[in-house]
Amino acid sequence: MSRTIRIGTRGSKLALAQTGTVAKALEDAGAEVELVTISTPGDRSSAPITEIGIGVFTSALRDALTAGEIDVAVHSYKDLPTAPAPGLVIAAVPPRADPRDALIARDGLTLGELPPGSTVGTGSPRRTAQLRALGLGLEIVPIRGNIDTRMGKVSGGELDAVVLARAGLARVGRLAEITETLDPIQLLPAPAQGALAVECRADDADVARLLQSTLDDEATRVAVTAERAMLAALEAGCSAPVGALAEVVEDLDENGSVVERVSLRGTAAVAGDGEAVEMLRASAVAGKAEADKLGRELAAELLDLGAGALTAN
Ligand SMILES: NCc1[nH]cc(CCC(=O)O)c1CC(=O)O
Repeated sequence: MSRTIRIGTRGSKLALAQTGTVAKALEDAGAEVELVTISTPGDRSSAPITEIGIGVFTSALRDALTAGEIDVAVHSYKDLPTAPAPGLVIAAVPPRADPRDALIARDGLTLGELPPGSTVGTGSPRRTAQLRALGLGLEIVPIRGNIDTRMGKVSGGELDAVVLARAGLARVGRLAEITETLDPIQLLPAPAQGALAVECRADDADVARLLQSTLDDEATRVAVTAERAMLAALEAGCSAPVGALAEVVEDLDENGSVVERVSLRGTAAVAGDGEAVEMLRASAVAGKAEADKLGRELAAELLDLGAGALTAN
């Protein structure tokens, strides 16, 4: 392709790292690329994400894409609203980073070693609900800010620990400070956590083809499809207390041949007695081509269990 591809990115260290990997892959494929930094209301406001509304980090990039100011937008997939954006397509879903959450605690402590009453910072209703449901007596403190700001609350002695996505820490080179990678049984990640969505205009066939052939990973796309179908069917957004994790697994069919299937676990928080939080859980497996249906069916199961009344924190 002879034109220069303009890739839009937010200005945070995390966003620049994410966009950098996409730019590099396109350059390695022989494309000429240019980075365009776009500031979003999510970057400018310090209010809790749950108050600013959905799509705070992604809609400014989408607007620039629709307006033709950029040709490609790179999003953290978990921050994208589930509603489709008219005129835009997610042309590639690159291989996923580790989707798990991680604990960064003082003195190298793990979750189980934090004494009751310890302060754990997170701005995520999903992490808050699951941490409370563990019944460890932790005090959850709402925080916001970029990765460096959040990590600084532990190194500065303001909090005993924070919980962040392992993928984000990997991208900004701070994996060494993790004191425990949390098992999805304790803390199920957000739908699409660790994955990127690489978006372009639906009528830009050249760029769509280039993105798809250079960056797309089928197993990640299948997993994310199942997770986000579940989220959408719960009518919940990226700040809902909902976790989902899918994996493509090898299985044997009735003739003993190896087939790839998709396995999905989901959880949703509902209010329990008094202050308590209860996590509803469900899991199921289906053929890879049924990822979307699997997500919707798991959501229906969670709704049957009572997930209609999702609690905010
Ligand atoms: N909502 C913030 C956000 N969006 C994407 C990531 C990084 C992880 C990812 O790419 O999924 C983070 C930080 C975090 O949750 O710790």
